[in-house]
Amino acid sequence: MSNPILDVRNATKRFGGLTAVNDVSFIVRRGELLGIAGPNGSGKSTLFNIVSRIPFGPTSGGIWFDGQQIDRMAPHKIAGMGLTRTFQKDVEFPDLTASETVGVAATYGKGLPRNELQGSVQQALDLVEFDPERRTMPTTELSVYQRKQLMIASALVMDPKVLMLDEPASGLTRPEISALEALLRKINATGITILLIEHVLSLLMAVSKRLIVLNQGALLSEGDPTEVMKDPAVVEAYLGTRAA
Ligand SMILES: Nc1ncnc2c1ncn2[C@@H]1O[C@H](COP(=O)(O)OP(=O)(O)OP(=O)(O)O)[C@@H](O)[C@H]1O
Repeated sequence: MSNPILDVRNATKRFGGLTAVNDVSFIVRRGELLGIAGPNGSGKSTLFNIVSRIPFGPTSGGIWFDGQQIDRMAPHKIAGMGLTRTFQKDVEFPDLTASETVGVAATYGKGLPRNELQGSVQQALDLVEFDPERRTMPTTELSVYQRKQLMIASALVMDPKVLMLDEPASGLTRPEISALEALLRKINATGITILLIEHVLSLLMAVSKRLIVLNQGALLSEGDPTEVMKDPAVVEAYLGTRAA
């Protein structure tokens, strides 16, 4: 089997007395779609933060991406190597159009020269199936789903090997979640590895090939999604608290 694309070893992040990520180790295989679940405050976003180093790295532990140790590397270098992420809040520049928003990511994230910019931007917008007629509209006039498409396109324009998505389904309607599911499958089928944090369990279970569950900063369970969700520790810690 080839080397993992991402290898997280004993990663810990402390904020004063709070350990948000506690000695977490896992690997991500090339091309897979790994789901990440866990109750609110279990450390999922902090895990993305310390892997991308946006805005901070781990307190201790090592992280390897595509064979290189990245836990002390500058965030823009990590992104340039092909590890990109999205945030829970949509990226939105009120004065820019949809295409210009993705252009910002292409310019600053990938350092693309002007003559290559437009082609890459339109390609990323095509991949997320963004309506061509809305590409010149200001971002403020777009729907929640269209802004999510833009957020994903802004990550894709950086030509990632790994795409880390933090709760992309939040605020979406059922039909929009179905559209997002198809989009994630399509992106993954192009060979891009995806890490997906998601509270919408139906989506997470539908697309994840493997699942990890965090609880109170620690890795609670890992493996086949259906098996993991049957794990009594997961039922108690994750489903139990959500049902409460
Ligand atoms: N910058 C920070 N400073 C201090 N504490 C933080 C910081 N970021 C996160 N935390 C704390 O770390 C813990 C884990 O938070 P995190 O946002 O990673 O959880 P999460 O699993 O992503 O939650 P959610 O599902 O609600 O998004 C929480 O207790 C949170 O309050």
